[in-house]
Formats: sequence, structure tokens, C-alpha cells
Amino acid sequence: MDRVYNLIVDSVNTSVVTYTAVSAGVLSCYVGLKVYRRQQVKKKALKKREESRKALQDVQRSVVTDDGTTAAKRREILSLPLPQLSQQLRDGQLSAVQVLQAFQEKATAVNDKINCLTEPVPDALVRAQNVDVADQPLGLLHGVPVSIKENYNIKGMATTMGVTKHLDTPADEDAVIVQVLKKQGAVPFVKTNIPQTLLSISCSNPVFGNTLNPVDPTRSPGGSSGGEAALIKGGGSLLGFGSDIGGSVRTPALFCGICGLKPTAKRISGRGLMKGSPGVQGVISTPGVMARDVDSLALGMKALLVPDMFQLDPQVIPVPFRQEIYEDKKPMRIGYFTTLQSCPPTPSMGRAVIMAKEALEKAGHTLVPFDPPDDLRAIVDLVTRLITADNGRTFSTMWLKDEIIDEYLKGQIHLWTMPHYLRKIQAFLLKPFWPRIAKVLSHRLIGSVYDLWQRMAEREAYIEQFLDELKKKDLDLLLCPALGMPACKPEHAGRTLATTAYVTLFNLLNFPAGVVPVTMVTEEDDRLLDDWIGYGNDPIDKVIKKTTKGAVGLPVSVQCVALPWQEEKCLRLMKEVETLCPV
Ligand SMILES: CCCCCCCC/C=C\CCCCCCCC(=O)NCC(=O)O
Repeated sequence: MDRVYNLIVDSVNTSVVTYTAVSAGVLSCYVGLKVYRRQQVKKKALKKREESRKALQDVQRSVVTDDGTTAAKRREILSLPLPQLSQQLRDGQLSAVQVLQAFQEKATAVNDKINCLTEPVPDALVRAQNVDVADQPLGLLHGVPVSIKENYNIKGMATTMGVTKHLDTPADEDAVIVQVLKKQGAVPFVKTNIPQTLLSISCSNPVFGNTLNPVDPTRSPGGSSGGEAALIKGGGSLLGFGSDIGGSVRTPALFCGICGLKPTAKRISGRGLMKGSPGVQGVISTPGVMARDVDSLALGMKALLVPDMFQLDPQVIPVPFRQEIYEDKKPMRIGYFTTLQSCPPTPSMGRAVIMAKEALEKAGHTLVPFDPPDDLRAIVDLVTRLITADNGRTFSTMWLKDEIIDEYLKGQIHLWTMPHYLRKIQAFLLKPFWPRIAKVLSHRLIGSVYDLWQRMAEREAYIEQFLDELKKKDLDLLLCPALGMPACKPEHAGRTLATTAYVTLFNLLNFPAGVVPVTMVTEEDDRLLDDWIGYGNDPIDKVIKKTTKGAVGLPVSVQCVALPWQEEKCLRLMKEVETLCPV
């Protein structure tokens, strides 16, 4: 009996040992493979970064000059506002090659300091040479060098979104916007940096690295069109093209102190742009224009709103730029608000609205207080739910699977991917202390098509309600904060997303909206921040406060908003604010 028992014990022991050894072997193979894959991904990212650095250096070497006359001419070119520069190019006073080289030299020098470029556009010089031999001006942007955000397709260049799996796939066609720009004579010359996946207000990815804010390098230039904003602010481009589903044109424009316009979706074409959240419903993504001043934005829009665009993308509403609306001089009636319930702004952001409001009133316009209806519901129940409706599947499978996750993206991934039961437990525990955070956590995940339809129906009802409120006050324009805070530190970007309420609201409504710098953070704003509690001094408020502390001197903008398809009217209000509140 004992022998049988021993035999059984021995055989069980042997099985356990064998099982443990096999499991350990499989586990170490799995871990080894993971580590190996990670190293390969890292290697691939670094190789691409090195190649792009070299390509940019080659461009720099080819244009740098120590000839005094050329250098003086380049300084003169770089000092011209876009409308004058494009006029001189059309008149033949300047050549496209001369202008391109001035901007190539400046852009690469700016890049050396803040890492805002991803790659040079390889055929830029040939394109400029072709522009110079044309018999007559090719269009409104004849010979104007333009910068393009990384997620726009340019034939022959990979659109990477900051993930390595796209590095070896060059685009086979230009995005429609790029095609139209070329038809207008423009010379796309550099692509600009983005955050990995685009769904961030920072500007860093494992392939091209982190972009710094040219005004204060300890801060983020904003995202996702952060490379564009930083380059334009640094003087390396006069006209750039970005995209915006949650403020990606407006946030970086604010953080760097330039102007940016997010049009109504389908006013300009989004064909050939890679999206961070393809298929998302109800919070609408659209390309946008970025520049140092409003006249340049208007020129950029005018150059795009032409029959070529309407033919290349029949989904675009065929309405050309209405110059008469942009140049209209009649007094305007403008609604304004300084705060949203969901995320009260830090002192400088609210002060900027009051400053612009008073200047507009002095100039003869009528300013009317306007309360956006139930913005907490709009931001939490609609924007947050709709933008995270797939519970992070696109985020984790399409973008981040087998990739290195960027360090600045890590702080926000849980918002997209946290399991439902964990959200519920946390929301229950946190509700008595931090009701806003509990509200965000407790939002029901979208579990079915029926749920999605319900949210979309709520969104339609919300838009109707918003339009009714505007109509009651006879308003078709709004003035409000550009965001809940000025430029943040990159390490705080993932935990300050609540401040995007001011911009995402207009992606939800699909209204055109643009930002214009009007002031800078003052010592007094910084002092007032000490008593600022935001929504209720919850952990989100504490990070917003921490990141805003010491922001003295950073740009502060206001946001101008118009009704759908009224981009020209939105730009008109922006222009008026720019003229009345010069920074
Ligand atoms: C009331 C508290 C709410 C806190 C949570 C707010 C979370 C808001 C949810 C989503 C906003 C996400 C914004 C992310 C930046 C988007 C940048 C962007 O527009 N990217 C798209 C593009 O570049 O095309």
C-alpha cells in the first residue's frame, strides 16, 4: 500500500515539477519575446528619428548662408506678414526659391531648439523652382511655403501618428487640402510634430520625441497640432494646417500665442487625414488653419474654398470664402461667458474674456451675457461618453498594441480603458468627496448600438436647446475662454483634460470656433490663483492649479464662435478682437 502511495506521490511531484518547469519556460519565452519586441520597436523608432534628424540637417546645410546680403534679404522676408509676402510673390518681387530657403533656414533653426518638425518635404525645392518658372501666378498662395501637421498624407511620406507600425507605409496620394494648396501655388515644406494617437493636449511621441513650447520650454506647446503652433510662433512658418476633434487646433494656438480656426466639419476637406479616433460619433473632427494673425487665417481659408476642393471632395459644402462677410463693418451683437460649470477657468483665462468684451463694447458692439445650457451634462454625458464610446478599443488595439506608449500619454489612458466595474466602485467611493470625478467615472459605458443612438439623440436635443437659447437672445456669435488654463507642463497634460470643456463643447455642437491671443498671464493672475478652487478643489483642480502656478508671461487668448458654416463671421469677430486687443 505504502509503495503505491509513494508511487502516486512521486508521480504527482514529477507532474508538478514538470508543469512548473514548462509554465516557467513558456512564461520566460513570452516575457523574452515581449522584451525583444519592445526593443525592436524602440530601435525602429530611434532609427526613424535619426533619419529624420539627418534629413532636416541636410536641408539646413543646403540653405545656411554666410553671405550678408542674402542674410539681410532673408530677415526682410521673414518679417513680412503673409498677405504682403504672398502679394510680393505674386508680383514677382520675390522668388519662391528665395522665400522657401529663408523659411527652411529659420524652421530648421527653430527645430534645433524646440523639436517641432518631424520631416522635411523632399520635393519642396523642385516645387518652388517650378512655381518660379510658371508664366503667371498659380494662385493665392503662389510660392508661399506652408507647414503641414504629421497626420496629413503627403505622397511618398509615411503618415505615422507617432507609432512605429506606420513607419514603412508611404502615402500614395496627397490629402485633398495638400492637393488644393499645391494648385494654389503653395510649397508644403515641412511636416510638424504631434502627440502619439493625437488624443492629447501635449505634443510628444516615441518616434519624433517631445516638442517644447517656444515661449517657455518647460511647458507644452499643446496638442495635438503642437508642432505647427510652436513652429509658427517661432517664426518658421506663416501658415500651417492642423486638425481638431477636441481643441487640437485651438489648444496649441492658445499655448503658443498664435491664431487658430476650427471650421464647421465639411467646410474644408478631411480626406487624406489620419484620425486618432476614426468612426467616433457626435464629437466632430475637422482640419483647421493656424497662423500668426487673423488675416492669414482668412487668406488660408480663401485659398482652400475653391472649385478644386469642391471637386476633389464632393462631401464639402461648395461655398467659396465670403470676403464681404469678413470685411463687414456693421456693429455686432455678441454673447459672452467667462466660465463653464464643469471646469471654471484659472484667473487669466476669465480676465481675457472681460478684457475683450470691454474693448468690443467701447468699439460700439453689443455684448450680452449668455449661459451655455447645462454644460456639465454636455461635457460629461455627451463629449466624454461619445469620445470614449468604444471603451478604449481603438486606442489600445489600433494605436498602442505592441507599441511603446509615450510617457505623457500614460496619465490619461485610464479615462479610455478602465473596466466598467472599477469605474463604478471608484465612483461610489469618491462621490461624497469629489463629485465631479465621480460623475466622470460613473458615466455608463456605451454597450450597444441602442446606447449610442440614445446618446446621439441626446446630442441632437442639446444642439437644439443651445440654438434656442442663442435665438432667445438674438445671438449668432459668442466670446468665451479659449480653455480652462494657459499652457500646462507636459507631465500634467493627461490630468488636466477637464480644461478642454471650452473647446470640445464646439466640436459637440459643430460650430466654427477660433482663438486669438489678447493678453499674457500677469503677476496679479498668479496671485489670484492662490485662492482659486476651480470646481471644488478636487484632484483635477489641484493639478490645474499646480501647472498654472508661475505661468506669468504666457499667452492668454479668447475664443470666438459663430453658427455652423459662418466661418467668415467667426473670423470677422476674431479680427476685431485682434485689432482691439493687440498683444
Ligand atoms: C468635467 C470633467 C471632465 C473631465 C474629463 C474630460 C475628458 C474629456 C474627454 C475627452 C477630451 C479629449 C480631448 C483630447 C484632446 C483632443 C485633441 C484633438 O483634438 N485631437 C484630434 C486631432 O488632432 O485631430
